Formats: sequence, structure tokens, C-alpha cells
Amino acid sequence: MTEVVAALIWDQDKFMICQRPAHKARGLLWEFVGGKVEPGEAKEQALIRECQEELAIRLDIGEVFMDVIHEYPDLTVHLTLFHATIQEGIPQKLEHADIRWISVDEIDQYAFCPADVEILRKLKDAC
Ligand SMILES: Nc1nc2c([nH]c(=O)n2[C@H]2C[C@H](O)[C@@H](COP(=O)(O)OP(=O)(O)OP(=O)(O)O)O2)c(=O)[nH]1
Repeated sequence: MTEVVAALIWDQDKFMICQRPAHKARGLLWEFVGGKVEPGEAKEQALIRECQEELAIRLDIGEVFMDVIHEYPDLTVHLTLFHATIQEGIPQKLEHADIRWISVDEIDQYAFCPADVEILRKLKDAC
């Protein structure tokens, strides 16, 4: 099982979503910024690293919002989504095809990674 971490970042009533690059697995689907935890890394460290690499922002990590396990044909992910706030920087598309800030009402307009569907349902229920 592959450990994946991601961040739920709010700006007022909108949260940030990122579009995966076309050449990667789940290409062009939308996701929460993050990535795979490397060997020996704590989940929080991995998330801080991924956000620096992918968006050039520094994060403050909070509590876990939710975690899910999802089986893709090529890998099984254990995805942990953390509440987080931006401590420094403005998100830049260093790796992603696009970045958007959306409200919960707009979720259905985007095609997300299948592992995120349960998380998005919880987000809708919570708002
Ligand atoms: N970051 C992120 N990945 C997700 C989400 N939902 C979901 O199914 N995934 C999947 C997509 C990928 O198969 C995997 C994350 O791997 P990744 O390719 O983004 O990881 P990485 O940046 O470390 O990249 P690499 O080293 O494999 O190139 O988890 C999500 O909301 N955020």
C-alpha cells in the first residue's frame, strides 16, 4: 500500500484543488495538493515537502480531516487529507496543469481522482 498525503486548504469559503499533469497517473484529474510519503518521512514532513516542490508554498499542518483507502489498477493508496494553512507564498503551478479555488457547491463541475470522491462527499455534508 502506498501512503499518500494531501492538504485541505481554505481561503474564506473556497478550498484549493489542483489538476494533475497530463503525463502522470490520473492525468488531468483534480486532486488535493500532495503526494507520496518517502521512506523514513513523517506524513506531515512529506506534505510540507510536496507543497514546496509543487506549489512553492510553506504550510502549517493541522488535524487530519479524513483518510481513505482506494485500489487503483496500478496501486493501492492510503490517502490522508490534513487541514492546512498557507504560512508563506502564493501557490504557483510548478507541476500542475491548473490550480483553482472552489466552493463546495462547485465540486460536481470537476472530475476528481476516484479516491477523493468519499472525501468530497464528507466535505459536502460538513458544509
Ligand atoms: N496528491 C494527491 N494524490 C492523490 C489524490 N487522490 C488520489 O487518488 N491520489 C493518487 C494519485 C497518485 O496515484 C497518487 C499520488 O502520487 P503522485 O504521483 O501525486 O505522487 P508524487 O508527487 O510523490 O509523484 P511521483 O514521485 O510518483 O512522481 O495518489 C489527492 O487528492 N492528492
